[in-house]
Amino acid sequence: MRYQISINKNKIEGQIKLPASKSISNRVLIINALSYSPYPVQNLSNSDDTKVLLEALFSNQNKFDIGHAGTAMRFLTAFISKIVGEWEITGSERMKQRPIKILVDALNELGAKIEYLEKEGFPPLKIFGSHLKGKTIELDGSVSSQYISALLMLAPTIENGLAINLKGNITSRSYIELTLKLMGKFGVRHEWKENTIYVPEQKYFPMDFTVEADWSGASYWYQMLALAQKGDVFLENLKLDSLQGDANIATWFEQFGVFSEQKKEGVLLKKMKSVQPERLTIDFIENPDVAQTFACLCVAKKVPFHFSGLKTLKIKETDRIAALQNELAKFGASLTEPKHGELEWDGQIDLQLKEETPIVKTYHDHRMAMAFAPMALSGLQMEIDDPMVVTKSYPAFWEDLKNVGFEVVEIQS
Ligand SMILES: O=C(O)C1=C[C@@H](OP(=O)(O)O)[C@@H](O)[C@H](O)C1
Ligand SMILES: C=C(OP(=O)(O)O)C(=O)O
Repeated sequence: MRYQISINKNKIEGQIKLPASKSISNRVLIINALSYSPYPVQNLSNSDDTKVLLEALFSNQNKFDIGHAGTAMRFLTAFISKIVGEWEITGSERMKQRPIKILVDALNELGAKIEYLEKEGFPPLKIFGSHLKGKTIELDGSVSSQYISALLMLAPTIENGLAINLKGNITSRSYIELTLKLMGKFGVRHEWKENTIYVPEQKYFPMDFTVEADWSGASYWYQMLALAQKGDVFLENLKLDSLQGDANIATWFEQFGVFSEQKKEGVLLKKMKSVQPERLTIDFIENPDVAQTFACLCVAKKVPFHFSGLKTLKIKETDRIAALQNELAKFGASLTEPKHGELEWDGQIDLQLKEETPIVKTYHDHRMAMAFAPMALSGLQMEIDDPMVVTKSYPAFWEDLKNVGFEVVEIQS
């Protein structure tokens, strides 16, 4: 199935109930489980990634399939490694290609017994729940911060706590900070000195918690206003002063004339002026999930760019570097990868490459669908293949688009 996307106006207005952050939801679910909390999480995300974790935590099975959810895979592996019993965790075909060795090695060093059921270093895993004993471990911080977050959340509940000495160029640090801030809200102290994070053994204090709206999901609304000639959109429950690293984008979008104002119930985005940078240079090391948003925005606006900090994009839902190159080529843009983890575009549209109505492949990646669809505001025609991928993080995405005037027409392929 495909969706044909179009919009015949260049003003967008509306009030959007964004999904809750799946990153926060999945952390609070784990923290609640570790602290036997009696409080249900308020405004929990309704994304697939949160649903699979919730189901696993409340299931009476010992085998879990967490689908495409990276956080669920990594957080659950750490969580159940110290719960007595025999467990199996698997995921989608893509999940079986997403590395987990760094986390498994670290847990095994602490006393866990985790084995690979298929390929060494990758899910599915067999886990024999064991008593874990803390010490100082060394961990490569350049592959995925999710391994570090998974260990940190477990750390206060391990005998002697845990010290993680991070090696390499730390990626997605903002997500490590998110984990530590949330742990702090539940009463857990830590020390982060140079490259070592130390969490002593201590108790979480259960409490009532409400999840904020998702900033990565908000990025598509910023993108839409950047592409529209005028308009304003109110994003409910969003906070400029947020726990999430992606809140950075509020400032980045000012170069595209989109300004943000904190109101009591959310953030009001306004297209204030028709401006755009001559060339855009961004390092996405802290914000990997919004790289696709900016790549599509720049191509639609014909803004040349140089993006760095993208190394980890190759091991996400799909190889996002290759996916962007393949699909943006259909709009006439040839993106190059000057160095590992970089993307560059000279701002030229090659009419030989450009297709009349490109069919955008989504490669099981929600962000491919959500980053490309707003390009319709620049008058670009397209069809989005397998559009329901959006349920990974933002189930109501298409409904929300229709509510601000997009035409979303189903086509059977
Ligand atoms: O901890 C988290 O909630 C996340 C961390 C990031 O992953 P990496 O640390 O693998 O870059 C991010 O891309 C992902 O969507 C969510
Ligand atoms: C990379 C993502 O998710 P995860 O790694 O948790 O599957 C994402 O949502 O963009």
